[in-house]
Amino acid sequence: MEAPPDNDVIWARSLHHSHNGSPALSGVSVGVHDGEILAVTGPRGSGKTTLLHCLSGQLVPQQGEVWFNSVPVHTMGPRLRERLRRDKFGWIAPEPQLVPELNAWENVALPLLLRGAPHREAKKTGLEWLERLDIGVCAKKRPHTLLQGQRQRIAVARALAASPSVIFADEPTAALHRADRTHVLRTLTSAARSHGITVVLATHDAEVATLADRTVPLLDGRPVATVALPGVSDAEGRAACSLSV
Ligand SMILES: Nc1ncnc2c1ncn2[C@@H]1O[C@H](COP(=O)(O)OP(=O)(O)OP(=O)(O)O)[C@@H](O)[C@H]1O
Repeated sequence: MEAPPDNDVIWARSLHHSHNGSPALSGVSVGVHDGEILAVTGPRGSGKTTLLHCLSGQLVPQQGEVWFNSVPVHTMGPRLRERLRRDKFGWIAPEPQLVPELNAWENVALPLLLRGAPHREAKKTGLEWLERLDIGVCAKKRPHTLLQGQRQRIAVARALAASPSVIFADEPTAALHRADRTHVLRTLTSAARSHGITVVLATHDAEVATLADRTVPLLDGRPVATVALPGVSDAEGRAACSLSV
């Protein structure tokens, strides 16, 4: 087995996966550097979600390798992968997946509580992140009383609050209005940068991908090419997203 490069927090080699015989990934290799924001782009059905599921250990690829910080994920059993996801990864889905019985701060604090953080500390962190995402006033409200944009901000706050190594965001703003979309994305990327969190962001929206450091375009489950952002230096890209979160 070839060892992954030291500076890649996530490294995957030659991933192949089919859903019920229909190929979704056909030989995708990708490395994600520590602290990087990587956009996985492509039209609907190009394999973005399947790739994120494989990289985050939700799905074991039928062929190929996935490594996290030089530890093989593809050979882990379900329990170890579940623990890895709980302790090291955050996940933001296209639709906010919140616990309906819990209020906003409880939803945000949930990953911390599951890791055994003291209740008081988890609540403080949850409330702080809701404030940063401009939804502090919603802290005690249940998800069904909130707007879609507010619910998605809670999902973003939940992913960030746990200080994961990597956040996987699958079309995180697909269900939002334009104004909400920009705010949520800029908050996610700037908070990730300032907290050193690596982000793997799946999107079919070229505008969303401009917030990333690098893009991996997929087409029919295959990588097309890897490109750096044209004309935007690393410093400029980071400065463009510098919100105080
Ligand atoms: N659970 C599943 N069962 C059967 N086929 C699936 C399943 N999930 C994905 N596929 C198929 O695998 C291919 C890749 O899908 P995937 O969702 O990974 O792509 P995507 O780029 O994320 O698309 P989208 O933007 O529509 O979510 C598509 O042809 C899709 O129809």
